[in-house]
Amino acid sequence: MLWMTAGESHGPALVGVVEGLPAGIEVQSKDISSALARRRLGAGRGSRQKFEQDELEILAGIRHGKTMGSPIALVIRNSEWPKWTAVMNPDPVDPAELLIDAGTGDEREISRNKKLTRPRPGHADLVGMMKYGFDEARPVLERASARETATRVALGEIAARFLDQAAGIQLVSHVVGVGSVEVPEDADKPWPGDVEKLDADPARCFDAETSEAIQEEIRRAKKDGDTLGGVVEVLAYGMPPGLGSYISGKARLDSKLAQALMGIQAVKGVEVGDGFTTATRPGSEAHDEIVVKDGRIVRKTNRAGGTEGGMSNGEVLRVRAALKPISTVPRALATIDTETGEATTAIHQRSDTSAVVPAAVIAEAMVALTLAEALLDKTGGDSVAEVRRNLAGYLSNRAEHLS
Ligand SMILES: Cc1cc2nc3c(=O)[nH]c(=O)nc-3n(C[C@H](O)[C@H](O)[C@H](O)COP(=O)(O)O)c2cc1C
Ligand SMILES: C=C(O[C@@H]1CC(C(=O)O)=C[C@@H](OP(=O)(O)O)[C@H]1O)C(=O)O
Repeated sequence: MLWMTAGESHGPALVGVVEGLPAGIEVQSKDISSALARRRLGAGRGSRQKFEQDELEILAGIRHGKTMGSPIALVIRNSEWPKWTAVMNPDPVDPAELLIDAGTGDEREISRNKKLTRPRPGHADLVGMMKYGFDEARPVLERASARETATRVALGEIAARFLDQAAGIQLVSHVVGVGSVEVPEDADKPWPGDVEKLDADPARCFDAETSEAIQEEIRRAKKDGDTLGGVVEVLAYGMPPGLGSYISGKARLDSKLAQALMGIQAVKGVEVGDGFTTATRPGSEAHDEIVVKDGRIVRKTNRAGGTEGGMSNGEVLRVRAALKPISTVPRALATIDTETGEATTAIHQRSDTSAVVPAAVIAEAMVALTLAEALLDKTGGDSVAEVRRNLAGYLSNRAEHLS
């Protein structure tokens, strides 16, 4: 399976292509649009989300609500585009056009067209300028922006439907911490049946008290001209054992998940199962003992988070991603003007206060894409029915004492 995105934050559109998903996945435009809507939700989002729409069009690979096995292509048009036609025009524009002040008095309107020579700390701006030889940050930030994650969520929704329809794997994403507020360690974990409740919660948090505290923490940060990071968790229920492999570092399911999650803008840490806490425990309290219960092999605990030896072990998969706080801090951070070399402060126009809530949905999409690929690596199959048959064949052919 191969997938790819293209598109700039303020360009005409984002584009996504995925090749290698089987025929027969039931998915419609409205399903992908609601996944996109979930990514826009949440406490901490800035003004852009209020007026921008994700305008989806499926261009290839799906017919009458079912995938055809051919590459799937989709486009998400940026409804902001009309304001950016000069700045982001693929063809050369008259420099005078870029300096037009429409007379609105709107700071953003005026500076949108100016060269961005005050790179923002924590963003790709400065190093991107050095690396690609640009004299301003615009061509860097346009692609470094997390606007691109809309496409990943769109492709991830198709992958998630495939996992459910072919293997009964269901994903849940939620927020477990923002800033200094954390969900208590012994709090209940959400199940697939709880997704509607999570979607309705502004903090995407399953613990009502923590949700309130998170929303308050975000309100306070916004008032203080500050920004916040946090931690999201993705759970996958219904995992078959044996996705991924111990045969090489690259083949390991946990390494693929780590790359997928770390590839989300602003993610600075990934944890599988109890991860860093496991490192502090003695071995006698770190692993998951194997027992037979009601004729089935199960674990007494799930500290490993559903993987052993780089393979899914049939328990619930549990991974976390930690995000740094939003880099465009309203209380402007120190930087230099790359045109003059003089000290100044970083540009700030509008920004999210925290991206943790949408990041949960994005992390879910990345896990979906990773698991879809791992499932197909295990089963092969050109149609959902064939994947289902192959999976059932693998599961039923295990020696009796191993099922
Ligand atoms: C959903 C989402 C929304 C984001 N929104 C903003 C934003 O409004 N302002 C900002 O400065 N950074 C935002 N970020 C973070 C930047 O994209 C990120 O800090 C930047 O690309 C550099 O991150 P890196 O060092 O991890 O590559 C957002 C990230 C995500 C995942
Ligand atoms: C547009 C989205 O997120 C954007 C991600 C982002 C960044 O720097 O990552 C910066 C902001 O955009 P702008 O600089 O235009 O205000 C966010 O709004 C989105 O998620 O759809």
